[in-house]
Order: sequence, then C-alpha cells, then structure tokens
Amino acid sequence: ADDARPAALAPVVSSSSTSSLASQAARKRCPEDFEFGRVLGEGSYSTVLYAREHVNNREYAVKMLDKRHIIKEKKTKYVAIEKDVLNKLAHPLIVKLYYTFQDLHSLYFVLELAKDGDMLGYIRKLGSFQLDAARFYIAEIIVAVMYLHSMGIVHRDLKPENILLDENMHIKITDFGTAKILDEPPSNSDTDPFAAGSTSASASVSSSSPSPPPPAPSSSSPSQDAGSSKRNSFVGTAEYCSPELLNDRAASKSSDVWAIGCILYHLLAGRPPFKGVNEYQTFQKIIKLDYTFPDGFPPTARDLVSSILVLDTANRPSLAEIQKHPFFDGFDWTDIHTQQAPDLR
Ligand SMILES: Nc1ncnc2c1ncn2[C@@H]1O[C@H](COP(=O)(O)OP(=O)(O)OP(=O)(O)O)[C@@H](O)[C@H]1O
Ligand SMILES: O=C(O)[C@@H]1CCC(=O)N(CCc2ccc(Cl)cc2)[C@H]1c1ccccc1Cl
Repeated sequence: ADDARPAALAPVVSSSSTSSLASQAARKRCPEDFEFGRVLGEGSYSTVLYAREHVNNREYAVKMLDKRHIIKEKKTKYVAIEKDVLNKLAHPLIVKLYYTFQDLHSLYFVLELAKDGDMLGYIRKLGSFQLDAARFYIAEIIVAVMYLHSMGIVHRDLKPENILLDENMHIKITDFGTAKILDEPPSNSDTDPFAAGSTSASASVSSSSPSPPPPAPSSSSPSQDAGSSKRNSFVGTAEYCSPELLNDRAASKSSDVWAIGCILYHLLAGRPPFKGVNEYQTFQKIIKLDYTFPDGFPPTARDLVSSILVLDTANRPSLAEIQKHPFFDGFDWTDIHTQQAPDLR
C-alpha cells in the first residue's frame, strides 16, 4: 500500500540516495573521514581524541592504539576482546562502538563521546556525593551491569575512572579490554543458583586462609614475561578488585558486585574502602576484609555495603537482590537513563 503519510512527510530521499545512506552507514571508515580535535585522555596503550565526522558533523571519541606498543606489551588479545565485547553491547548506559579501522601504525575505535568526564573527577571535585546522588549513580551502574551480565559479560574492572558521564550527566560505562565473556550462553543466572557462571558456582572460594596474593601487577618478573597465562592475566585495579580475583582469578558476576559495593562506599566516604600505602598493602586489606566505616556513614548504605563486601562470593547478594535493599526504598528504577540526573556541578 502507498505510504499513508501525507506527502509533506513522505521520505524525502529517493531510492538511489536511500541505498547510498545505507551504504554510507556500512562503509568502512578511515582516519580521513574525521577531523580530530583535542586529547580527551590517555590510557596505558591508547590516546583518546575528540573527533568530528566530516559528512555529518557527528562527534565521537576516537581511541587510537599504537600497534607496535600493543605487540611489545603483549596486549593484542585485550584489543580483540574489547572489540568483540563492545560489538555485542547496545545499551544507553554503556559506551557504544560505532566503527573500527586501522592503518599502518594504529588501530582506531570510534566510540560514543561522553562529554562530561568520569566519575572519579566528580568525587575528587566534590569530596563525596550527597546520598540521593550516590543512590542515583549506583542505581545506573546496577542497571548497566545487570544488562552486561544478561549478555554473559563480566566487566572485571569497574571503578569510578571507567564510569564516564555524558552531557546529561548520565553514565556511560567504558573500558572493556579486561572484560570476560562467560562461557555459557547469557542467562538470568541470578535465579538459577546452579547455572554456571553465577555467584554460587564460584562458591569454591572459601574464606579459609587465602593463598598469598600475586605480586603487584606492575612488577613483571622474568617468568611473567614468558606470558604465563595466570600471572599476566591480572586484571582490574587494586582498590576495587575482589578477593576471589586476587586469589584464583575466577571471574564471575559477583566480582562486579564487589566492585559496586566499593564504589558505593567511595561515593559516600570520599575514599575507597581498601586503600593501602601500596598495591600489596591494598591486596592485604582486601583479602583480610580490613575496612571500617567513617562516622556519619548513612546506616542503610552501611548495611548494603556490609552485605556486599563479604569474602565468600556465595554470600554476596545478586544485583536483583541489591535492587530490593532498603537503601533503594522508593527509588524509581524505570527507564532510569531518561530521568533527570542529579546536578553534581
Ligand atoms: N568515550 C569516551 N568519551 C570521552 N572520554 C573518553 C572516552 N573513552 C575514554 N575517554 C578518556 O580517555 C582516557 C583513556 O581512556 P582509555 O579507555 O583509552 O584508557 P584507560 O582504560 O582509561 O586506561 P588503561 O588502558 O590504562 O586502563 C579515559 O581516562 C577517559 O578520560
Ligand atoms: O578483529 C577485527 O575486527 C580486525 C580483524 C582484522 C585486523 O587486522 N584487526 C587488527 C588486528 C590487530 C590487533 C592488534 C594489533 Cl597490535 C595489530 C593488529 C582487527 C581489528 C581492526 C581494527 C580495530 C581493532 C581490531 Cl581487533
């Protein structure tokens, strides 16, 4: 049937230009398609630049990785993981990957631009968050991570630096190079306690006296340079790393739950719960659960954090259970990314 829309609203593009629009979307991009602007930030293996696409003036964050450096540091597999994981994801609270391409020296990831920096920046600027703002941002992180887990992905490096903020002050989770794709198909394993990959499946991590933690990730002894899978695969950053990841590195959804508990503590206390004078001391505090709450830490938040920061993953609440905790009483979880975000500025 003819298009029911009145002529004025009929699609203005002819069939030939429609196909060129379609091919425009699919066409492999190259650096010349973009005008590059300021440096948005630097990673261990990357430089992220502001970029605008010539044909449509769209703005992006383009992550450039130097091939020689990646190869020298044996990080090729992380690059492939980041690309594979980002290509699976489509969620308003997770950074989108639009295109990838390469040239002789670099790899390029054309990412959704998060204009307002990262959450660590705001914690440093404000000292700590008001209770309602902390609740809103933890809720956004929970919604985003529940989506990740439903897609069979464990982030493994959740921390305020990896929680970016867009121009409406909603979060955009980033940094999937150290993510883990769980083997079994994505499932709502929260309900089925014995589904592989769920918290109880990694209940083997007992709270018995743990093995000594690995040397700090920065130290690479010669044996490590041999690329031994276990030691070199240390992921995550000390402060938010779960005890099980420090011990046997069994990545599971409950490792992300632990990190969320650390982030909630950090937002309200203005510092992470486990912070030693160096990485090794931080590890010691984590595996001994050595942390205390500052005076004035809100009681329901304290109860929630205490229920999350437990050594045995089987005793850690699932994200669905956390949503029902009194800390979120009265919180409206529907379409959180469309709600007015708290004004942190
Ligand atoms: N989509 C984005 N929008 C805006 N800024 C971004 C975006 N992605 C990254 N950045 C900025 O670029 C910096 C480097 O990000 P990138 O993910 O490349 O490295 P990193 O993961 O932070 O560092 P490392 O590789 O050491 O973990 C970030 O700290 C952030 O400030
Ligand atoms: O996985 C892919 O989609 C392609 C496949 C073809 C290809 O050559 N690459 C780049 C592979 C690669 C990874 C790391 C280095 Cl240091 C060099 C090349 C991959 C690639 C291209 C652009 C950006 C990222 C990646 Cl992994």
